[in-house]
Amino acid sequence: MDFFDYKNNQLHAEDITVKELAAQYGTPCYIYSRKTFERHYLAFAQAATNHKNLVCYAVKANSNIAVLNVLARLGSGFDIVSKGELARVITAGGDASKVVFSGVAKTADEIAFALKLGIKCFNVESVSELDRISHVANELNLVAPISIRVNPDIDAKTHPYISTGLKENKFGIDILTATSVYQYAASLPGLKITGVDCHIGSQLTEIKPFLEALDKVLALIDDLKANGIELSHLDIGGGLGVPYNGEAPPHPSEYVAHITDRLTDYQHLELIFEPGRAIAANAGILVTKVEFIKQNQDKFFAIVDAGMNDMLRPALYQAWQNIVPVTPRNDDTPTYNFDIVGPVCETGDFLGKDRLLALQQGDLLAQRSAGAYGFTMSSNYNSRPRVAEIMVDGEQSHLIRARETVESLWQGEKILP
Ligand SMILES: Cc1ncc(COP(=O)(O)O)c(C=O)c1O
Ligand SMILES: N[C@@H](CCCC[NH3+])C(=O)O
Repeated sequence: MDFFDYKNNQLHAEDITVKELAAQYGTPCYIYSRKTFERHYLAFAQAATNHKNLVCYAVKANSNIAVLNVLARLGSGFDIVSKGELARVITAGGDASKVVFSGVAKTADEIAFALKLGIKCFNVESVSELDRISHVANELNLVAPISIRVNPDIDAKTHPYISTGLKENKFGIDILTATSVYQYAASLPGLKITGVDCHIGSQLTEIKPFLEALDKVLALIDDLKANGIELSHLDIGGGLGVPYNGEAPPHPSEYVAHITDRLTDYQHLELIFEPGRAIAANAGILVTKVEFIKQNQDKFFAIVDAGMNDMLRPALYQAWQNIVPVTPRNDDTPTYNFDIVGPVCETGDFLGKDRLLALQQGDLLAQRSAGAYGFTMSSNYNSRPRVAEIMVDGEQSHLIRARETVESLWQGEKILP
């Protein structure tokens, strides 16, 4: 069941037409479906029936407080990468004891904040970070639960900018040196070794790289055990892809089954997942209005009111996301091959290229699969206020983040005396 679908020639978000939502809230706007978030979260949470596990939703994918709250109410844990994300989780009613803290550059202030809140684990990405966490924990007279994020040097076969498990990527600690790093961690005061972590990249559409990485991590776990270091959890990261353009990634239940199948000899290890995109992407759309139609010789442009500052993925990763009319035309409007471009002064400012559509000025378009890494990567470039976010819940809609005002853009700036 898709909660963004056509009924009577109108694109719906759950039980409301997107046209009505656009009229009420204006464009551009992000529209999310609560039911879709819940269904996607449960697809992970209910998958591993025979293995103790925890789903830690990756907050970076979509960090709106209402989204985090919907997931927290279902019992979700959270994967965070900054003090800001952790503060959001707490504000949204999330449970600190189900939070794992990833990221290569945690500051002393961020570590102290997380330690005082009692998070589940720090996923440590360097030896210097171990020293820093140990130091902060000692100063606070607290014990920091840690796992080492290992870099297994596995090709995730994804866009190079979102591959994280190769030795040339900045993430994690070389798995070949991991045992000695664990031994070093065991020698430091204020640390409690609890797990191991591995996240090799995002938008993976095949199971194979996940399993190759898992095999290397399991070999490390065996080696650690032989050296007297026992772990209590295994964090396999996130990264499961979504079908943006005909890709066929495994369903979360299939993905989880492949992993748990390998863990029959490791029943004592709690399994942690950190999915972001697979939960959020198809729970959201970006709605935009055609401001102008323009033709340069044989090239057609639909200039829309959403730009790369609102949705960066096409510009940054040459990402393809489907763009559909909110109310498909059934009149005699001709169909052309349009580039759907935004208002920003950059040639890379496009939502999609070469889209066969019948369009007129004023028409509404929806970019699909926009619930992950859409609003969270938006910016104020060109002094454009960030757009509204709306959550649909059955027949009801809620403004969960108001559109920014132009005046809010220079808050904190000061003219010299
Ligand atoms: C450490 C970590 N965990 C989880 C995720 C979530 O990834 P995805 O949205 O692909 O599931 C990311 C992003 O790639 C990440 O860096
Ligand atoms: N921002 C990326 C995903 C990055 C994942 C974070 N490690 C995207 O939009 O596809």
